[in-house]
Amino acid sequence: MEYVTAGESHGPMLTAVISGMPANLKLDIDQINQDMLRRKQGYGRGARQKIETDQVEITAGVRHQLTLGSPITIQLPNKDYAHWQGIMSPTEAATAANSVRQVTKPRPGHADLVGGMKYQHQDLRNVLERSSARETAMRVAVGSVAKQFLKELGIDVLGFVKQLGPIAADTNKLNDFEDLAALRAVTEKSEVRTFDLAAETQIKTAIDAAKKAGDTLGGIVEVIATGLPAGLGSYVSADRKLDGRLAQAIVAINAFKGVAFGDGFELAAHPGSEDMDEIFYDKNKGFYRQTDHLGGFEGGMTNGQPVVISAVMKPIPTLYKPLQSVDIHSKAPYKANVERSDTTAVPAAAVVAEAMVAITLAQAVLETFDASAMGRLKTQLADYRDELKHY
Ligand SMILES: Cc1cc2nc3c(=O)[nH]c(=O)nc-3n(C[C@H](O)[C@H](O)[C@H](O)COP(=O)(O)O)c2cc1C
Ligand SMILES: C=C(O[C@@H]1CC(C(=O)O)=C[C@@H](OP(=O)(O)O)[C@H]1O)C(=O)O
Repeated sequence: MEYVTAGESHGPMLTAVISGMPANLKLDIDQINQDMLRRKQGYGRGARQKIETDQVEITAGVRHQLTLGSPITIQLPNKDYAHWQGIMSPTEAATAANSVRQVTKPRPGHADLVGGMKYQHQDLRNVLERSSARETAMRVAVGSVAKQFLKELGIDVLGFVKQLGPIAADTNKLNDFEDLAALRAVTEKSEVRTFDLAAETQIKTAIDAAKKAGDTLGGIVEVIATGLPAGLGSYVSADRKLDGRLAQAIVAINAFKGVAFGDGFELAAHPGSEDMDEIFYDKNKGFYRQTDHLGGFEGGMTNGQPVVISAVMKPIPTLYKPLQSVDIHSKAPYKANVERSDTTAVPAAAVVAEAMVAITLAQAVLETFDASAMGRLKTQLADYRDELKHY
């Protein structure tokens, strides 16, 4: 399965094209729109989210709620385009007023300066419109399709917030949840998408303080995937290592700077005797582990344990107390342009990370089994699971 997205943040619409989804997958558009809403929400988001409704339309590849096996297109109109038509029209010629409104003061932490240099743009709006995280809306739509596919195969994926700014949730509380459904029931109710309700109150206070100071916050998200068979991905070639591909998918989210599996950077401090997941065998369930320090991966392959990924998002780079920059035309020092902005988007980013994990896992499943039709794929996967049990 492959996908491509197109669209500028304030252009007419965003589009995604997905190819390689099997035929006869039931696609629920309400479910996609529910995920779109989840990404839109979160304490600390800016005014843009009040303008957008983020309801998608499916325009190809699906008939009577079932995929056809042909490319699927998903479209999302930007409601804000109505206010930006003069500046962003794909067809009307630029006017004198447009040149007055050019963006010439690159914002540190954004693609503005390097993107202008690389693509020879003199108006940095030509960079920021596409480098904006508005594009992640389409990745969530594609991820929602991937999640519906995975769900039919008994694979569940959930993203949530582990830390926001200086406030870390108590990860011991994660042990209180029996499964992802129980965890989801709590994180979905949280305005900052966390499982620790005591931390939620402190996080909201920290966001309020950052906003008041004209500052921004980053954080750490976690994504867990359960129900995966052992053996997705491969150790035989670097590009087939699924943990490597997941790391790429996560760090490709705007503002993500690091990724870790299982106990992650904590692994460094422990001796090997504490970090490996020892192997046990039971006649009924086959080989199994009692721990998941390695986050579900050995040799670039899923090992049957839950996949556990945490990732760090830097603070939002646009500050209401703007940072030092230089005008690209006059070369004079200036304060960077202030674009309307979020104070934090970590809760939204947890939904984007969930989508990226779902897309990458769906791709791995579709590369492993016959991807033409859901019926055959399900049979093959059931046979494979059975074979593993009797290995
Ligand atoms: C969901 C989401 C929302 C974001 N919202 C903003 C925002 O409102 N303002 C901003 O300056 N950056 C925002 N960002 C981050 C920028 O898009 C990102 O830092 C920038 O494009 C540069 O890319 P890089 O940080 O990956 O190097 C957001 C990121 C995500 C994932
Ligand atoms: C539009 C979205 O996020 C945007 C991401 C973003 C950025 O620089 O990444 C900057 C802001 O853009 P705007 O000036 O249009 O408000 C955010 O609102 C969205 O998530 O839907």
